[in-house]
Amino acid sequence: MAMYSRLPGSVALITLQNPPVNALSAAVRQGIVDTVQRALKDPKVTSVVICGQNGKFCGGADIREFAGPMLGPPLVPMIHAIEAVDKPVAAAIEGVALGGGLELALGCHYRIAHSKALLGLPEVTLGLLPGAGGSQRLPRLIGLTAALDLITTGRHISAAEALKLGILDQVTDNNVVDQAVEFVRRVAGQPLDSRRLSTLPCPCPPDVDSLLDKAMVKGMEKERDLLTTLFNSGQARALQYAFFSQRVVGKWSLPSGASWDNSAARTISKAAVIGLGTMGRGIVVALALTGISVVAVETQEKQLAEASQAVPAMLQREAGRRSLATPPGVISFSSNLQDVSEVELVIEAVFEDMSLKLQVFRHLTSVCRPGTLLCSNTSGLDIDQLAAVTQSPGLVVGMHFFAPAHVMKLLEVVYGPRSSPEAVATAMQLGKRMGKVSVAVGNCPGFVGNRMLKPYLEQANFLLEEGATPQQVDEALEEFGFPMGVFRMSDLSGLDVGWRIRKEAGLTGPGVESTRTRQGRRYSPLPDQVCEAGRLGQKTGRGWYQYDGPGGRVARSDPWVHIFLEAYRAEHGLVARSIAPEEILERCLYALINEGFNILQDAMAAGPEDIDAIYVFGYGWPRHHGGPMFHAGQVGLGRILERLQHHHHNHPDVPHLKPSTLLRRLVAVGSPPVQTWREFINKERVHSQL
Ligand SMILES: CC/C=C\C/C=C/C(=O)SCCNC(=O)CCNC(=O)[C@H](O)C(C)(C)COP(=O)(O)OP(=O)(O)OC[C@H]1O[C@@H](n2cnc3c(N)ncnc32)[C@H](O)[C@@H]1OP(=O)(O)O
Repeated sequence: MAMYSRLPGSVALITLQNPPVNALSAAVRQGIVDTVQRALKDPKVTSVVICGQNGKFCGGADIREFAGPMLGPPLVPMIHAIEAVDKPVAAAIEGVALGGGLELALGCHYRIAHSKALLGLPEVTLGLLPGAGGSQRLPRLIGLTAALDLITTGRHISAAEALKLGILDQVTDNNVVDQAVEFVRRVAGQPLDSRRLSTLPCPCPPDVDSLLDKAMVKGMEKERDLLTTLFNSGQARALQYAFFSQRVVGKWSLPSGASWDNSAARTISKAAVIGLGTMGRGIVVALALTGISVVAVETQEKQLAEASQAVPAMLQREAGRRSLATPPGVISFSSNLQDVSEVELVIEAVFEDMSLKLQVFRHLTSVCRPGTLLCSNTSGLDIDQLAAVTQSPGLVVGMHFFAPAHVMKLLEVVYGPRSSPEAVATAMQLGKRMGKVSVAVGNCPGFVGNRMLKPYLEQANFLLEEGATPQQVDEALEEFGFPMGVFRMSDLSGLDVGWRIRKEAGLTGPGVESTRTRQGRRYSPLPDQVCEAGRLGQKTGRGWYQYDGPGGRVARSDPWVHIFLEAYRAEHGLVARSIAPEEILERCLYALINEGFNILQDAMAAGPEDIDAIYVFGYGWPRHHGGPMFHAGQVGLGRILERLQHHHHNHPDVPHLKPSTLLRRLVAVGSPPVQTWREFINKERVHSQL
């Protein structure tokens, strides 16, 4: 909707009304068309101001409408009509003018913004282009180079930058509507031709050839054609899905019925972090950047001394990089666990060893004051076991950060069977304050992200046994869109991490026979043998690849690995075959996706969006593929099922390839769209089908 009002004197005010961001829905577009007509017809009106309700000008086209047929007046002629009005029209920009919102403002003759407003053309992040004239008007206003930067990055810019670039006519700290009204009164009667951006020539740098000039003349047509292609592309659908899944996970719910809207969170102002290794240091910085005072505890003197040098430097660097709204919290370092007695929340980040973590939790529950939230940064150990040794198991949750913790966007908030809604709500809210995408997940080995990673890594190793090289596997995955293939990623993380976990699980180590079947299923001893050779990845300068030296970053193919693989295959009587990239993708990705279905079936994630957000924000899943579960829908659930059945038939000793019951059920009911799975799963659970 859009509201029309006549201000005292001769100014018409049009207010966009579509909370929360005044997106340009069909109703809003209709409202704009009607109110602009009304202003045109009213002889007493000499000028017009367009603003948005509730401190937000406009968040752009209504993304929800992209999924269906476009109804109501189209955006492009609506903006053209505003530009053609012969009374001055000004956009009064508060909050945001993004995408179609900025394009609407560019159709106005003048643009006045509040100093805190953000502007941008983020269509590219949704797989689109500024298809409401933005690709044509912006270059004509600020030149090709600056416009291309904004259009291709989709970045949001401040009002100050927009003023400097020439997008805005005025920036104010005062009431922006009042300023705009005053502005249009002043300019009423002045010629408007030079303010109609679509009619202006494009200022091009001298090196742009005449072909481009000609192309610009046909720009609006080109924009329309390209937008139509993009609208129908899978990438645009995936990016739009990713936008919404990021928001869906904030509206968490637990199987108990507790949820974001019925559970109160505590506001934390003082926290402690136990253990100052890489993860602990990052967590301290992430908390301090949020304005929280942190007690940073490390019992090993050498590690404490190093951390007390490194952490302030990290904090300073990161604070400098971001323009912080609040000053960073104070950090105090200590070697004494007793010093956490006054904090409201503790995050344990010691070595990934259950007996050590149990010891820390026993200690914490005796020194912390009653009511303190006790969190663990474990990447997959049992939260309930930790809760069991405390006096208040309800106040124990997992807060699983990803390295580097002050940079990576993902936080898994792990609730055990006894975690209280208040504890979950507090951890989720704290994550949000730290700028994380926080996802509530159930307590199972590896939680969601690492649980799905296991079959993915397993398949990658099996592919090496069968004839692939680490490069071939990595290239297939990187071609799909991962920033790093599985072996380059493992080298970066350190191969000893998984090795230790496998030793603890009794899968390898002294006394375990070196066979290719362990605990009743196929097992590849390859990664254990690489570790036994002292190759732990980048940190030792050797792993699945070779590097310039310990800590080297550039991966090069290593003849040692190829000789090692050949010897291994010969020892086990394996005949290397040529493996196509398609098989690599199917085996690695479909095994991972299958585990995603098992996780949904076990209610360890509330919906497919939660899994997809975890993979996009924590595991480098290419955003333009939406996430593993969205991708499954795009490939076709029937196809995924058929390929899993095929691979499971060929590898019956690999349980991870056995199609999940949920996948079968979804295929049986006709492969409904991913957005409906959550409801389907809940219904199936009620009727005990899962
Ligand atoms: C035919 C013409 C075709 C092409 C030309 C035009 C294309 C476009 O305009 S595409 C859209 C471009 N705009 C954007 O990409 C902006 C997207 N929104 C945001 O970046 C942020 O929401 C915000 C900066 C505007 C506000 O952030 P914040 O205050 O943190 O709130 P939320 O992100 O949680 O959003 C609140 C609420 O609003 C929904 N929402 C936001 N923007 C849109 C939108 N453009 N269309 C529909 N809905 C939108 C968002 O999903 C949240 O909804 P829920 O509360 O239900 O989760």
